[in-house]
Amino acid sequence: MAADKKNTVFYGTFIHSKKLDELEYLHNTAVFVDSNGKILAVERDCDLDNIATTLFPKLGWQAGNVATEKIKDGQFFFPGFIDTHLHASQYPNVGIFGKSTLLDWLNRYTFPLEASLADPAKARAVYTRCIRKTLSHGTTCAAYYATVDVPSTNLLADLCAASGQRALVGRVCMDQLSPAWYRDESPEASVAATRASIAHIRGIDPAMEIVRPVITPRFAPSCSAPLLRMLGELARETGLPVQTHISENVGEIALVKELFPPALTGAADESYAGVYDAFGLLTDKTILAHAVHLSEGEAELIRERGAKVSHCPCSNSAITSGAARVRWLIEKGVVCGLGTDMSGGYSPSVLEAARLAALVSRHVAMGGDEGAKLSVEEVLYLATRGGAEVVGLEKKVGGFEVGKEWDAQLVALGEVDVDGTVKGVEAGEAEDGNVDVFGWESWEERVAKWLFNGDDRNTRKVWVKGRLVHERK
Ligand SMILES: O=c1[nH]c(=O)c2nc[nH]c2[nH]1
Ligand SMILES: [Zn+2]
Repeated sequence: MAADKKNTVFYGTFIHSKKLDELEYLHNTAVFVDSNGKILAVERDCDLDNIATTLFPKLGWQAGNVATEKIKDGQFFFPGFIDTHLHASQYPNVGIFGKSTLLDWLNRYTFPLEASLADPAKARAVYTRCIRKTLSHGTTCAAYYATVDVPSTNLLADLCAASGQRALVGRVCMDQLSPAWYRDESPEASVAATRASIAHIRGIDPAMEIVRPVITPRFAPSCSAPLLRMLGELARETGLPVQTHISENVGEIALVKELFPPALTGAADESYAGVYDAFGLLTDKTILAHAVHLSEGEAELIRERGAKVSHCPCSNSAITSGAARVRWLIEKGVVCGLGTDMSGGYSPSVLEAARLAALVSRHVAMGGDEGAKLSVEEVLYLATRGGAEVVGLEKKVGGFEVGKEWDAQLVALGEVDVDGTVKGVEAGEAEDGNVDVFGWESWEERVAKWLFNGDDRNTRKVWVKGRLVHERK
């Protein structure tokens, strides 16, 4: 097994996105990762022993201090998934949403749970479990919302750093339209609490190698105009990313129109994107979750500002928000990734988000836009390289190139034997995993079977920056 803090050679099949609609399959390939988790070399179609002999001296590696992770035929390395939008604080509520829609869901299920995490013991249990669970599904990087509470937000960042999950961690800012027991007392108090959380997160990881702060106005209706303005100024002052929700639900959009007329914002029109723009919150470091009901003009504005979209098909289906037009956004030049949006979304799995992105795109197609369908390759791009761009880490993660960091998952599918049992599983024993591969499938077909039937049982190991952060025994 690859030990931490050692140089490591990973050998076998690697699959990653070459471009939006194309996966690249690298077989008999060796990836050389140094003890800081950086990829130093990628050698294709090579023999492990020969390449080790020639490359170790060039890299200055001593054979005795190198770990080797050679995987079996049929297994493959895939880049770690990037969840561009989820609420760690809502993890206990996965699957609990009844027939609600956004605004009643917030009041009934979400605010009470989030407020209760001011209890540090409860927050620790919830956040620890959320991180473990998402890592087990191959999420190597997550853009998290915590709660309004500073100590428990800081705890989430501490736990991400300790467990090695790459994360953006945001204290939720909200000073209106929620119960008095769950909101900031004033815009000033909200910004002061946000600064305190930013200082803490910077303190634990000054170089932002694993965790970084993100400014998090919950969504426009939860924030007064002065708070939005102050958060826009904070974003400019600190250069930090911003995350928020946009245009998820028609009732929410009507509320934004009512709360933020152009006379208040100074915007040219009353669009939702225009509100964020008017307050300096629409920048190339802004992550906008949902973007279901955007107008042409809003999509244009988002592209011009370079803001990114987190597509959350599980949540948009579960709480009946709508079907986002991802193809339309991509064709407009808007960068998109995937979000589980737990617990609007019921699943912690980005693989599930990817398969639902494929299905929702088919619903958009059935609505008349035949070109809307997203392929297997496209949704896996969104889950990796697209996500990396959404969170501003495209130079570090998302694929297997020299200079990038080793954020990866080892995927194993169920290989069916001639007697109909799965290899490694004795007849009569429970089978491990949901994907059966018979041996005649092409690599493209294996990946499609993984996308549509795979789950955490197929995710055998997960690394972040070279560190083994999850192993399924
Ligand atoms: O899916 C969502 N989850 C939330 O917690 C939230 N808050 C505002 N808007 C939201 N949408
Ligand atoms: Zn959300």
